[in-house]
Amino acid sequence: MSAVPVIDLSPIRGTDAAAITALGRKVDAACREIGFLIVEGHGVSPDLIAEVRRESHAFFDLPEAEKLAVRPPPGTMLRGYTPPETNTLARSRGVETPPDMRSLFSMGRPEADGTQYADIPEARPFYQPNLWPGRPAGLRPAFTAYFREMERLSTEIMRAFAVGLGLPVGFFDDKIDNHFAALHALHYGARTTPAAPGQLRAGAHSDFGSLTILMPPAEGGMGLEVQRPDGSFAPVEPPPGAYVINIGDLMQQWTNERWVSTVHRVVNPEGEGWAKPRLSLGFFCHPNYDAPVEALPGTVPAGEAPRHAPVLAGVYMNQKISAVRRPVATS
Ligand SMILES: O=C(O)CCC(=O)C(=O)O
Ligand SMILES: [Fe+2]
Repeated sequence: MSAVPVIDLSPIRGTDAAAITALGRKVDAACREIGFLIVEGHGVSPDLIAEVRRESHAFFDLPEAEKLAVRPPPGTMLRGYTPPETNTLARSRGVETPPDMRSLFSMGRPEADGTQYADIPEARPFYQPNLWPGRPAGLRPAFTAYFREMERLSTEIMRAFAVGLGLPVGFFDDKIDNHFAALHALHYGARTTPAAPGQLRAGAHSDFGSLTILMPPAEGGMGLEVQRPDGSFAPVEPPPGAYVINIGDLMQQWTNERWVSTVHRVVNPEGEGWAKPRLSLGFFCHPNYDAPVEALPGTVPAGEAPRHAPVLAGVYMNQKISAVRRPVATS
């Protein structure tokens, strides 16, 4: 049994006002209690998901030197190849562990060409052009089509969020129309050598942005765990074909902590589980770089101060992403 509620998103694409209000209520309850939901009725084609998985595997199976050719140059973030064991998610919470046992292939908005936010130097690394390897040839079209679907789905989920928060349905639309979302194919490689003590496939962390849309590995949840309020971890076990959605820190701040950005991790397999790679697809929604994130109307009780100072979405993200990538301290 999964600790995460299952929600049918399809009403948000219809005109039944009562069904949309009911959806908003369910979303609000899930985001308050656990910050995670399992979403069905998302409308993404299973064939497209299978194609993106196939192309991702073909990329990760390339020789390392070929993958390294699309390592992002300095001044470019959230693009191309991130080699195994170079990021440490636990550090985003100030916890030092060995690096996560995964590698990434990442893309951002197809429109990004380095001209967006030209007047904000710190924003530019997030709006650089994508980096595409010479092969597999099908990677770019499959990822681009999937990215468009994720933009559609994330806009719909943000609308359900607005309804759940008692705001006008389009409240977030103009805060995400110049977003710097990243699509990451997350590859947890097969392994014959043991993990280091304390080393996980993905260390415990909360996500940083507004919302994450995760297509778990084809085999099922396989190791994704969410932290319960008592500190223990529960496995997330979505039915095949469903997305796992969770909110990130920026949404927690936007809602003045009415909603929780829950800590989660990917634990290591046992025994023969190491023989196979694990591949998940994560679409990480980051609002517009300059979207002001401050307590939303109606979230601060009368007589109380907001729990967080206002922050620009991109400034917060920049800090968190840099912490995860910080080189290991040498003494
Ligand atoms: O691969 C997964 O199942 C989850 C990974 C994750 O939580 C993350 O990359 O933020
Ligand atoms: Fe995460």
